[in-house]
Amino acid sequence: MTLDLRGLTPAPVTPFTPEGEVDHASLAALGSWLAGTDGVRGLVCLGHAGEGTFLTAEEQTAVVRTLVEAADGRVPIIAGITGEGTRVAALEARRAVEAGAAAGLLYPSHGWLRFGYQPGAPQDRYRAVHEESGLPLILFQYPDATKATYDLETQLEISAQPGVFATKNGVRNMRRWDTEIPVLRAERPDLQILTCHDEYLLHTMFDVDGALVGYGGIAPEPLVRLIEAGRARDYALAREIHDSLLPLTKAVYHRGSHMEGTVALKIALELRGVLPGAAVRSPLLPLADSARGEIESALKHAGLI
Ligand SMILES: N[C@@H](CC=O)C(=O)O
Repeated sequence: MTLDLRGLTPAPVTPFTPEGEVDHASLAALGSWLAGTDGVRGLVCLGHAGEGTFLTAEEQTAVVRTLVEAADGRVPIIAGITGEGTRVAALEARRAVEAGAAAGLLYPSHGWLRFGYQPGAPQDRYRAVHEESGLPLILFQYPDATKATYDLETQLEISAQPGVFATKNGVRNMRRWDTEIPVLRAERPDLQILTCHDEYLLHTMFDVDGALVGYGGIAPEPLVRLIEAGRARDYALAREIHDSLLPLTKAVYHRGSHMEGTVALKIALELRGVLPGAAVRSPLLPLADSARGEIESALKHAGLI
């Protein structure tokens, strides 16, 4: 299968039963719905929205298998690879390959968030994980406000390495975005550039090939249209779609932290009738009682319920 993520790649949540186990039946229903939505190019599991780091290795593998089966060849399943050490991440990638993943979204080593990294370490992490698993990889650009963000040179070097075919950019610094995206485009013309700025998608929509976002797991239909409008440089249409989604964007992503967004995604899916419940796993906590009403009226405003 050719890995072409030009369009929408949702990162679906991982549903849990009320007892806290992975709810594979609901995951399969969610995966099948998303895979069958026009314009969806792939599904990314085990990322932030998928609570991937909250799952055991066995649960992670089972999630990949369930989604591969549910997608039934319609779209590739891409696994978030989050292991802290490079060897641990490479083993995780190998397990994902065995479970049927077609690509990996390789996260920075999370210690880097606090301590930063040695020059060359990100390049080495991408090289080793690809060499040891054979998995095609997506570069994950973290926010500028973290110490795990990659400077332009590092992004250029990683994206020149074998196996790296796309970048998911969440830099959240428009000066860097406007400076670095044109250089990546010019220097790496085959690199697929995907935004992950869930909370202000419009602002990045005109420079990208697509979006790889948790948001896509609850509102794939308008997001596909928003990406198409951006690629057509139709600002008026993009603005209209953005405005219809803005209350939902606020209800899901303009909360105290991005972590609360995952809880909100599950509530939205329950309200849309896609999931039977919105259980999350610790360290996530339920949202305030008012959240459900806010999400419901935002979904109505967007015409999604
Ligand atoms: N959209 C978020 C969370 C997704 O992985 C990000 O920017 O990292």
